[in-house]
Amino acid sequence: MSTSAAPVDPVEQSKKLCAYAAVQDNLKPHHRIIGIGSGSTVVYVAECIGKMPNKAEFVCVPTGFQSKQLIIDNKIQLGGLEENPTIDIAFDGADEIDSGLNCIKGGGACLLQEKLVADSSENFIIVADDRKNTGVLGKGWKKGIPIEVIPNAYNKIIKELTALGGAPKVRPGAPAKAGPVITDNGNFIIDCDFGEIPAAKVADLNSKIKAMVGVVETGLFVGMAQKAYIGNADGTVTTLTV
Ligand SMILES: O=C[C@H](O)[C@H](O)[C@H](O)COP(=O)(O)O
Repeated sequence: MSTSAAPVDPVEQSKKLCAYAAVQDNLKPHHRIIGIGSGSTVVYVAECIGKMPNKAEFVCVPTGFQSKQLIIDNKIQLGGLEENPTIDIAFDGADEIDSGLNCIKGGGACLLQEKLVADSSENFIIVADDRKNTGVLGKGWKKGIPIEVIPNAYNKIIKELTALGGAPKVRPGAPAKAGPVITDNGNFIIDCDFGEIPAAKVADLNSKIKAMVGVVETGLFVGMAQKAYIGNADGTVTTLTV
């Protein structure tokens, strides 16, 4: 029988390292209500909290279906935003992070609930592997800014995004579904490429997209994160603050 361990994927390892470091450095004894984001990095946030001897003291608020399952699987108490409108601290992943800790989020179509939880949190901490830390939004993430829209408004919003200089596309559900992706909130996602967005212009672009009637939320998280924990390929973790 072979006793050799399975090889460790360095990206997976860096996700785990940054997630554990973020929880261990930032979860304080007085924190009770925790927001749990979505994606593949936050899996390790839930795992870390799930291993804590005092985990019964926490209530975790999810940001979507996957996030809810993570909380259940790690046997942590689940709570809703309705009963917990003030969250002590939230941890979430990101698709890209700039030098001002603005983020693109929504690669997994969870941006609306993620932004609700982030906005309700006194501390919002990003966890990501170093591929996401490019310094400029749109530099590494080429799929465009995810934008959640009311379904029958999609063509109207495509016209408006194009007039704003973007290259919008409705996110397809294929091959798993014919037709578009439907979010946890029953809406469509438009991914709109605006090229590289300088940090000084992110807030203005976000405001212009948000002002379009039929847009529910954008995947631009402007000035929301206080810290980002970046897992590097060499096994170290870099902490970025604003
Ligand atoms: O909608 C999905 C979320 O915004 C995720 O937090 C984001 O896509 C990052 O996910 P991952 O940790 O898998 O890169």
